[in-house]
Amino acid sequence: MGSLQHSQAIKGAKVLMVGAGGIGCELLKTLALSGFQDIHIIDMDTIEVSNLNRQFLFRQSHVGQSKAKVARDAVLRFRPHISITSYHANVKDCNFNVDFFKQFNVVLNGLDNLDARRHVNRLCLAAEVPLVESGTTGFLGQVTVHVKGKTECYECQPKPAPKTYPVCTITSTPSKFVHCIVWAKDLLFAKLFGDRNQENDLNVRSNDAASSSEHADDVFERREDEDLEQYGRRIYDHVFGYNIELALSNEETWKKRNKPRPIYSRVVLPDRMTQQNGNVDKTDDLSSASAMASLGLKNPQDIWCLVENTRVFLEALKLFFTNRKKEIGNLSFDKDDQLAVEFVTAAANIRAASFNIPLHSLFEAKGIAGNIVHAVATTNAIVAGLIVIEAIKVLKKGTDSYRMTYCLEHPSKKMLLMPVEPFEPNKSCCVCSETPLSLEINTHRSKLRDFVEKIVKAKLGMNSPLIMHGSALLYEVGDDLEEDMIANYTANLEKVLSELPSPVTGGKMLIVEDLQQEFTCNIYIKHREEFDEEKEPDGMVLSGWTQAPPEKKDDKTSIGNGASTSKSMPAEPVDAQKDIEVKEISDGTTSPGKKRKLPEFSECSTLDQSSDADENRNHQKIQKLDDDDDINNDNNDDDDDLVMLDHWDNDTSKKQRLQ
Ligand SMILES: Nc1ncnc2c1ncn2[C@@H]1O[C@H](COP(=O)(O)OP(=O)(O)OP(=O)(O)O)[C@@H](O)[C@H]1O
Ligand SMILES: [Zn+2]
Repeated sequence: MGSLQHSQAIKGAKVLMVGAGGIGCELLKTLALSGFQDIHIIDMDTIEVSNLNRQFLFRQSHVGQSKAKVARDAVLRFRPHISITSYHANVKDCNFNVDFFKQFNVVLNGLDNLDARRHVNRLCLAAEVPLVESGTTGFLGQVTVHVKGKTECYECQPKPAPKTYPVCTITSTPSKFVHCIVWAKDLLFAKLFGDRNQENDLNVRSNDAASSSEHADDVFERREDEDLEQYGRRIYDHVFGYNIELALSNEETWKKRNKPRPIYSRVVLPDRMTQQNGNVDKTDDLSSASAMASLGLKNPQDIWCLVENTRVFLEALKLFFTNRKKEIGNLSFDKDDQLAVEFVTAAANIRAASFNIPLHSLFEAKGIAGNIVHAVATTNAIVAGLIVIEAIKVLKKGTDSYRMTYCLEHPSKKMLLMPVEPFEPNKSCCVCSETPLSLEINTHRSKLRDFVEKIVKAKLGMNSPLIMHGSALLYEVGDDLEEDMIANYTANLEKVLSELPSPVTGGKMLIVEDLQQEFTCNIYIKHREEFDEEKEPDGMVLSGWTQAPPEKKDDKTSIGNGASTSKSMPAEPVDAQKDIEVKEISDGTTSPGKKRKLPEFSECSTLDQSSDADENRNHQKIQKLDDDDDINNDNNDDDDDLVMLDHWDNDTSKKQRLQ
């Protein structure tokens, strides 16, 4: 990197970094030490205690401050003469428009969610600024380069669907602890503390529809003046006792499975013991925020017995209602919310006990519920270094030397870092080419609102959409809209497509546009009468859109990642392994035509897609496509080689063994 050309490219460059987390902090330091002099960083977050042991630039005293600013200040201490501009903001804010992006020579992503990644991808395409994208999860990582017209864009390849579980497994027949976690987090927690209007399968217990109680939902409402202890016990008995009894009555289900046992609170925790359960001292900060603290349970790595789980369950519920009443109705599970994690751990454990599944500690449960794969600082550092290498190549316009690089957990063909030539843009990508999409939809039944939520926002990732039919504007979002327009659009949202002021029926074309992203899609409408409720739960099917097909299982519920900002299209699909074909590179020679499959980790920064983190820890394997795919094996010893991605001026990558 010492050449004059390098240093000129670096010195003259204006660089935008998005994300100042695990990768971002490393990246900022590496950029500064590599000679970059004009760096801008956007991060929307403030520093939390949980960031401290993962991000080396952050200290206890920084808690609550902007990540971008603290990272900037830390680096300026050892590179005081360079310019670092920090923005404590969401990259999706309208200030960060195409003009803003145009001022940069290259954009470097250190993000952790699909939503933001897609957004940055579109702005980079619109502004014609190269993007270097990255992600890590544990020992795995990847760095990819996206240059408009030259390489594929971030969205050219389908993204893997999130890990999902059949609804009936979650609601009726769990067999793994992760099923209990999904139930506790996405169903019970959501039902008690989240938006009551959201559909929730909590009371789907068995196929025996006749047995479900008509007023099942009322059970979850706290009755007027109901004592919190009594309310907690009523919920407990309903979900762990009564519901299990109902499920048991469906004998067919249990012919080939172990039967669960109903659990009632008074059996586990008799009344006389209740008094020992949680004397909430509201003057004590810790015990009002944590059921564990309130109950004197100290070690998060301990596995609580059924009695302790019952106490935590009742205590956490009480604490939500006493101390966080205002949030009830709006809460969604957050892995950094201690009380939420305690409640979910206890509920999952009680359900696990009922189904004879081994119980887990809070620490383990948190990892599973938050899809946490613990970050490996070295991987972040390697990835940050690779980002800088690619950024320099981009600045030098060395198109032929661009590489997508994968960090692997286990050496494959002696390589821990696997460089791969980038693909050309995918001609059928609706983001970087103008390929129209087609949508099968029942135009007489589906409302414009369904189309906006399920397709435009969730699938196409638009933030500020505008929808046109011919010259008629059907919907738009914006701060400067007049009241009558807003009223019009709101009314349109509630109309079915065929009854809109400009009726949308089969054979028509809709134009959907996001002005901020400068992204336009033409969607050809095909009317279809019926949809399979289980296989096509959206009641509409978009095709030509690059998302990997979902797993071929029936009705499912997904385990979402806390970091995801898109509910219907979780950013962090579980098991982020997408097999892609890559040309194999070995010992500096590209072997055309020799293909293998590589896992892709492009979804995550903490690419922590393995929801059942305890059961499924990233066993990505390279898988050969061709049996006779015999690469240049001139290096046959068994030691693991560390691959140095060096000599990027060549149009091949070179591997150099470290002693
Ligand atoms: N839309 C966005 N705009 C700006 N910054 C974002 C956006 N989405 C994510 N980020 C930032 O990207 C960074 C990702 O870093 P990382 O994956 O290390 O997450 P983290 O929050 O530092 O760690 P963890 O999620 O494991 O607690 C975070 O600092 C996050 O605030
Ligand atoms: Zn594309």
